[in-house]
Amino acid sequence: MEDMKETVEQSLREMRETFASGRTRSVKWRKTQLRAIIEMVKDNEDKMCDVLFQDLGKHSTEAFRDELGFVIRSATTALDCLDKWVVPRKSNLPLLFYPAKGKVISEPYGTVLVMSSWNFPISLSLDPLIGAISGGNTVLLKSSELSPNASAFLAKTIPSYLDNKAIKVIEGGPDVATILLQQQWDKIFFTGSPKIGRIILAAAAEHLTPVTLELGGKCPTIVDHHSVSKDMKSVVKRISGGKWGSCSGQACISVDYVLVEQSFASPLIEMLKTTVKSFFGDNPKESGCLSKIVSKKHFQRLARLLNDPGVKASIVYGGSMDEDKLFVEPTILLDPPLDSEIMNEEIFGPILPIITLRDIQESIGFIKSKPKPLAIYAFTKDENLKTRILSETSSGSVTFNDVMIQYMCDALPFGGVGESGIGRYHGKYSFECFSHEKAIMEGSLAMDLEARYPPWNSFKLAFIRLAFREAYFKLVLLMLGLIKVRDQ
Ligand SMILES: NC(=O)c1ccc[n+]([C@@H]2O[C@H](COP(=O)([O-])OP(=O)(O)OC[C@H]3O[C@@H](n4cnc5c(N)ncnc54)[C@H](O)[C@@H]3O)[C@@H](O)[C@H]2O)c1
Repeated sequence: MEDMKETVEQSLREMRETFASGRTRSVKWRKTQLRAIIEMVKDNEDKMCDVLFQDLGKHSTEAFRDELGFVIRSATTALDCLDKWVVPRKSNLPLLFYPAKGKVISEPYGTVLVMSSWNFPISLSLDPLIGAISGGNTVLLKSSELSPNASAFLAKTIPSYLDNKAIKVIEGGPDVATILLQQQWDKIFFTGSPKIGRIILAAAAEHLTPVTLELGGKCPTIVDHHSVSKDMKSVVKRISGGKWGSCSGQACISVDYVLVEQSFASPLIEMLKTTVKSFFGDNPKESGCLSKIVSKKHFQRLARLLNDPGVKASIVYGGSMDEDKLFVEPTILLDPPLDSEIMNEEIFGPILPIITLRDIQESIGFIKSKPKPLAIYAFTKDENLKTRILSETSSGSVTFNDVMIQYMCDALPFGGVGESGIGRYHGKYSFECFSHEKAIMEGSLAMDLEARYPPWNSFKLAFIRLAFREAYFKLVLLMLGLIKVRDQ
């Protein structure tokens, strides 16, 4: 680990020198790096799909949708919009400040640390990198130890495409992360669990480093069957896609559990079973379309959640597991105990609890009784229910009548609130995430107001009172002696 410490310190020195040289601030440099990311993904599509298959058993179509294609799109958007993003924004200052002028310029933070997660090891590494580069920063990326093939691929390939004096990759687990967190960074961007998020925040506090924490949590899905009964086939397909179609539910925005009225639970479960069969056939293990569980540790975690006697008794579909193949069958639970671990921890796997309520309006109270989720999904056409969800609950995002799609839409900010995270990124929000918005005020020496300066008197106090209210006409009258000081 002494060697690693030296490597980290040496990398940091080099990145700081590069940043100080000013090279990464130029739009030309940023664009060259963004083009290189696109080229790297396009040149290495097969290799990337291979590593994603080795680490997670991801089908190449799923890998392209969730990772490669997503990254190409994100880098292309940044490339297309960068000229617009970097333009200083003029601020219209109130007359009070005349003749000063104001603007906001986005300046890079400097040298930033990005720590990524294993479930989307390519996109969750490259997408923040795109933001950091767009902002003009130098970056050190720590990939996740739990996706070792993707991590090794990134460590080997990134230096041959990108400016390796400005962008570096370090592989490793918690011990390496600890060394990294002992250093001073200008910004830390972390994707991972709320538990480790707390460690990151505590380490960042040491140097007052700004952080973005992209965390997880339990994303509830409300099914208001009364208002969407005609579209139930699409509803069930979307829920199934959101639970089993993206890394086997090992996704921060995956459907964690469903809330539905008691009377509709059985039909919903029957439709879910049919949909699972239509997605993965009679033998999902051999379908090639379901990712595996990332590691033995995570497999055992899921096994523990499922083996709780109360939870086991609630299985209405699936439940089989194969530790050698790290396979967990798509599984549906009906009303597992609400105090069980599975209903209080992020599931992060292909298990779907269905929680029944007497009235779907109770879903609001249910969600409010839990930490703020990263996403809330609600299948409903009831405008009253929609309004209640928006105004009475808090979450990173709310998506009506769909799931997970909000992640792909880079016109919307992506991030959590409370337990599900701090900050947001994607599209222009990524540029902002990695830029400090610096306020610029261009003052003028052409005139000077004595009321700003001591010695203080009642006239100056009256002047300041009017100035705060922007009561310009009265200010003129005051200066002309046409209104009395005490009348203010
Ligand atoms: N919001 C998002 O965009 C998003 C995306 C993917 C995953 N997630 C969340 O990430 C979690 C799963 O990912 P994970 O298992 O990689 O998370 P994790 O928190 O266990 O690990 C994340 C990173 O922290 C590092 N780490 C682990 N222990 C550490 C320690 N003691 N000190 C310092 N660093 C340490 C790891 O090396 C890894 O790089 C879930 O909660 C999921 O919801 C969020």
